[in-house]
Amino acid sequence: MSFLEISGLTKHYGPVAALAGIDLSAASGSRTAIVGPSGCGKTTLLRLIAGFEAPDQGRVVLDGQVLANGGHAVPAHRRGIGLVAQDGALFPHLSIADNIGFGMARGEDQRPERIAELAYTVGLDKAILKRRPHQLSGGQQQRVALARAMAMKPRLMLLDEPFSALDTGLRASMRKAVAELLEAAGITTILVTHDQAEALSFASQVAVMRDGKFSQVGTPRELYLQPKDRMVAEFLGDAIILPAKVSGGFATSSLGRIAVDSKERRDIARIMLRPEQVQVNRTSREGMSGPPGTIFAEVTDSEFAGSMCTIAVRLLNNPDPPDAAAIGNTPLILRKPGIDTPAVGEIVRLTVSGKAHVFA
Ligand SMILES: Nc1ncnc2c1ncn2[C@@H]1O[C@H](COP(=O)(O)OP(=O)(O)OP(=O)(O)O)[C@@H](O)[C@H]1O
Repeated sequence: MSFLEISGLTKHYGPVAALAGIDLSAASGSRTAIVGPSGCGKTTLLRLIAGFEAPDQGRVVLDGQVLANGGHAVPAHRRGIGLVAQDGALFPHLSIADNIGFGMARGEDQRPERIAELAYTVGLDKAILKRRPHQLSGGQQQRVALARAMAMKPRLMLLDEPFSALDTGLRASMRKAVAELLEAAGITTILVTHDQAEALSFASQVAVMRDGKFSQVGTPRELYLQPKDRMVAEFLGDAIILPAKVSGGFATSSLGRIAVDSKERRDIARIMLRPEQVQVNRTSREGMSGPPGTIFAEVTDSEFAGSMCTIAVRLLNNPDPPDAAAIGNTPLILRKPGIDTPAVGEIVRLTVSGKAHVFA
């Protein structure tokens, strides 16, 4: 049995099925990220694990201890679980130092030193320890909430969008620092986030949730490169999805002959590539020659966004797609380094690298 075992968890609010049968296992010390559209049940799941609400049905078992079994539940304060809520939920009447030290014993050895150390770890200046929560920015408050949860040395840490109020640079460095801190302390963690890159980089296990259920659970690479369906694929990033004729480990599609991740499949199927698998080189109408199978396209839209640009292209030579009507004139959306952004009307040569994923 894993450190955390959740099985058959359901929760209704009136007619709304917030959770419709959740199963999840997490190994001791692991990090799991839960992603999904707004309202799919992510916060409800964390609240049930934390013990703020009881499930209608299902079990939550932590380290062999049954925390919830249907309506029978261990109270939240006896679970040894830390929850960092979306809004931080700090105690407004306490100083920042006392907020961080809230769960520490009053007489705990080196209490001030530990508070200062935790504040430092989450990137907070010592000078703010005397302030009250309302004197801090939203991002600073989130970091205090994290430090407070860490101070309690929980068995399980639940993080509900803890980095959402931070700007991009700080968000990435905080994510790394918090991951390292949790790793060093060996604390099993579940992170809820809207940010796909955050989920894929923070966790060793990712669960994509929709309508109160998990659509797919797996490693970040599995979910990104071998998503179960279009919804999972598109939730974790941009995807190029094409009809193709699949046989012997290859697919014939509008992007030519591409290696696929299934040797056994032999049918008409949908294949998926990530945009970064398609290399885009600028050329000209005069330069449109190359070995058979070379794919050329015309840029129909171009958007510069700093380090990368996003372009839409219309394929100019279609090597017999099996289902041309399904492609129609839908442009492909691709990316390339922003420093080399092509203009609308330019001709580009496309080269696919790696394998395409065949959908079931
Ligand atoms: N206390 C409640 N009473 C009634 N309905 C609720 C309650 N809490 C949640 N819901 C409903 O349950 C569903 C799941 O809500 P939940 O907050 O878990 O979603 P979420 O995935 O965390 O959303 P977000 O990403 O927007 O925070 C929603 O339809 C929501 O409106």
